Amino acid sequence: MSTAKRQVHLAAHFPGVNNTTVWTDPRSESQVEFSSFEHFAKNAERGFFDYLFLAEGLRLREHKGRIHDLDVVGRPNTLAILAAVAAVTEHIGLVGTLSSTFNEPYELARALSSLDHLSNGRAGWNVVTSSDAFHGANFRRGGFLEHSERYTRADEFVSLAKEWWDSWRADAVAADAASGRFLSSDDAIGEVVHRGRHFDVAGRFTTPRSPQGYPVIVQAGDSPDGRDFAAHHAEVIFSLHTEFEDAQAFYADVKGRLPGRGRTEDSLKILPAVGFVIGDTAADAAERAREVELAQVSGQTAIAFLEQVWGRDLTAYDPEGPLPDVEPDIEGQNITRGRVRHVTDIPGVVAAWRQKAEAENLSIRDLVISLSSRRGFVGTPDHIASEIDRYVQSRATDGFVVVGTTNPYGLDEFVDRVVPLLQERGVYRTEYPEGATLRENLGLPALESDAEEARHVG
Ligand SMILES: Cc1cc2nc3c(=O)[nH]c(=O)nc-3n(C[C@H](O)[C@H](O)[C@H](O)COP(=O)(O)O)c2cc1C
Repeated sequence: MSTAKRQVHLAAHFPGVNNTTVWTDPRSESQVEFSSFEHFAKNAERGFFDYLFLAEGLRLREHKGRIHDLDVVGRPNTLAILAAVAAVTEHIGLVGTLSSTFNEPYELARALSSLDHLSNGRAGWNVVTSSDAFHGANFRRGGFLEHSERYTRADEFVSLAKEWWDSWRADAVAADAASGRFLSSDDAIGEVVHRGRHFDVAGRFTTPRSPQGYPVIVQAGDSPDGRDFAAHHAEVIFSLHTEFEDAQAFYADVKGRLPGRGRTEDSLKILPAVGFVIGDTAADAAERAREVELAQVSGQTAIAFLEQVWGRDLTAYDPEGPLPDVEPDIEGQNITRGRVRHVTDIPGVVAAWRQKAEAENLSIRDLVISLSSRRGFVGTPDHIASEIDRYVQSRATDGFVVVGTTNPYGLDEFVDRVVPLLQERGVYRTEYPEGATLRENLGLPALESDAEEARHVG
């Protein structure tokens, strides 16, 4: 068995969708202006990250009928941002979250292939199936797909996109002035004819084969259907499993699904989202973490959080006081729209929270902090580096999608202080391999279609 240390993979999550950004911090800047994306990407590239990651909110969140504006609201289009970032960076991968429920395969496949061209092979697609009719209404596709149907569509969507991406031979363009023929042969570009449950298309792809063949396929979804989809298509999973034993169990579950698909363990990387708070000492870090938590969870945010589960207005309650004594309104569950919450057993959850608050003597705000905090690794740079290393060596993860709390400078300190320690441990790159694609930087195997193409050409 190899004794070589497993290498850590890192991605940089631009804050602002589904995580609590401390936009009130005086160092925080715009989530819209290009300068923010540019700084964020260049810093991550300075830290040799595999990729920059953008989540996507498909509709503005609403709470009690109003736009929820206790967190940042709004962002430019994902693919436009990534294309712009491609022009000011050289090595870092560019991964966007794009829904397979509300997009169309041909357009999205073309857009992603184009990003792969413009970035010299750095594109990635986080395939999400998205949630509900509320999001769908923005696309006039309100609620037309049940959960399992969304995955059927996702599977057909990605399979079809791959057919298009593979339809151009790598040597399709000859540009032969002597013969006056632009294409190398009559069958240089295959026709795709697809009649499926969700899509019925026939035609030819208008974008030549891109440097990676197709973008790295990332997946975020946790259900058994989601995990099966990942085992079939994904090369990276963006997960939320960060507690050590839970992360190990998730890792074993998903990697265990790969042999059934004829895939090896290394063909899928698992990178959970993780926050961090760095301090000069453990006590200093704990103090800073507390400041961050209080900034992330204001009294208003804490009440809004409980209202999502209670399904009713709780503004009469003091966030610094005990949990509401009123019972939840099971019918009122649409109080928040535009955010995925996986609470099915409301009375059970409320009872558990009451018990926890009483046992630990927690106020509403403290309880919400302890439930919602994604502070992740807290400690000295050495502690954080050793924790990251431990997770990766113990097969709890292949690395992390690192989330800062402020924007766009939130990852600077991580790059300055944690990355060098990972390098010293011999578990992290000290430079990007020259001309490497995102798939190569992630240590993923080459595409089968590329291998076939090489056999064909060779
Ligand atoms: C870690 C994680 C991140 C996600 N990020 C997004 C996102 O940025 N945009 C989005 O529309 N859906 C996002 N989703 C929702 C998924 O698309 C999916 O709809 C949802 O998780 C339901 O699938 P599941 O039951 O398999 O988990 C995310 C899900 C997970 C688990």
